[in-house]
Amino acid sequence: MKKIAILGSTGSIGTQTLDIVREQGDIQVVAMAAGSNISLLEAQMREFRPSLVSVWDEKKASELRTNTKDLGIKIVSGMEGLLEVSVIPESEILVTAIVGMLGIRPTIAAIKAGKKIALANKETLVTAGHIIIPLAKEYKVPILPVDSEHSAIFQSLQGAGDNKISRILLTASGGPFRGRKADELKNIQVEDALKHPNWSMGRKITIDSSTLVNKGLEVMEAKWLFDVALDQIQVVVHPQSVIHSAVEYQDGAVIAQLGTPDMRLPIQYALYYPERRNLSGRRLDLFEIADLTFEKPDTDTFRGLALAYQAMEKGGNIPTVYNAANEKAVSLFLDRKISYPEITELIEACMENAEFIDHPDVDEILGTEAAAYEFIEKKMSAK
Ligand SMILES: NC(=O)C1=CN([C@@H]2O[C@H](COP(=O)(O)OP(=O)(O)OC[C@H]3O[C@@H](n4cnc5c(N)ncnc54)[C@H](OP(=O)(O)O)[C@@H]3O)[C@@H](O)[C@H]2O)C=CC1
Ligand SMILES: CC(=O)[C@@H](O)[C@H](O)COP(=O)(O)O
Ligand SMILES: [Mn+2]
Repeated sequence: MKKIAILGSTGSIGTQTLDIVREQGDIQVVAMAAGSNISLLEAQMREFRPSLVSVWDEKKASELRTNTKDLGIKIVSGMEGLLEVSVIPESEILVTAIVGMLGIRPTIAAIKAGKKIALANKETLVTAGHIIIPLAKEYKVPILPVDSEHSAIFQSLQGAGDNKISRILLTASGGPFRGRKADELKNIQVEDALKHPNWSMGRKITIDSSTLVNKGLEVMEAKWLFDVALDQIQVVVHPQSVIHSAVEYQDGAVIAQLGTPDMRLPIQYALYYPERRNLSGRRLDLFEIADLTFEKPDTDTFRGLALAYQAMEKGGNIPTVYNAANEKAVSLFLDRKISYPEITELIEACMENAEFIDHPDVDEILGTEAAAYEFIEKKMSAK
């Protein structure tokens, strides 16, 4: 029996991880953590019987304790709860499927406790890659990518031996507004931006895909995971999302991974790596797809990607500023407090106003996040 813990069990990646657990039948979920959806969490507890559960808010945790008294499962809360789930001695793998920089401390704790990391939570690598990657090497802990593009790259690297990567071809759907110009983005509503052309995902990442911030985050994630320079990563807009990404080797060979838009495959690959297992579901039908097309990203319109490159070039804590500003701005947009173009405007303003810190430690990363939030809040109250 493989034993895993899941951060974010009630979300898109979390529930699909549990689909794999159901389908394969030889994984035991020993711990799970969620934010506030205690009714789904209770159903998951009854089905999977973990020994430890964490809920962010203590009031909700207390309600869940009352509702699940009959199960005798330990329920904890807050950051301490997330950390306890991350290092639970029984687990071998931690699936990081929570959203945002909140994942930094639990991921670090899990690495120090020797857990393999099945990493969906890209914001952690974007902001703390310079801490996480060396730490994982020090503790000899693999970071197994779950993000579809990075899983595709990882799969395309298998068996490559000493062949060096020449380039990574990182595919992007282009989002629901591909082909539009800036003046056509002014009146975008939340519902419009939540309609991803190919993937069904959580709300935050769906908005990120629409602004191309997701691709910016993924370029940074690829840089950390595969130890390549920025100019070795080419973003290729591929609206069909069939080629999940590719690696070009020094001899010019391009190896790619293709498939239907189904996150269960990269999740399963991370959980069982290097083994490949059967997986139910629709298979790729190339005759049905017929056309695979490719375009350059429009970074003049979708400033989210251009700003990501600026953040990476500046380095230090600026990728954290980029990410934190985006997290805050997306949440304001989802709450209908700012317009769609203001998401990237706020990211840019935060980057221009940030105090630069080279090699930030965890406290400085979290301090940078707090400063970006404060800057945006001030801007909002001056509106
Ligand atoms: N969805 C996808 O297909 C993909 C996602 N990713 C990445 O994976 C991560 C998860 O995305 P996704 O599954 O879409 O997101 P969702 O919004 O669907 O799920 C987020 C999960 O995190 C939990 N959560 C939120 N806040 C807290 C908190 N304070 N403490 C503990 N748990 C919390 C939520 O709990 P609750 O619902 O109970 O509040 C939920 O279980 C993101 O980093 C995303 O970028 C990467 C590639 C693809
Ligand atoms: C499924 C997945 O990995 C998402 O990150 C997806 O890639 C979003 O698609 P785009 O950002 O390319 O629109
Ligand atoms: Mn992705």
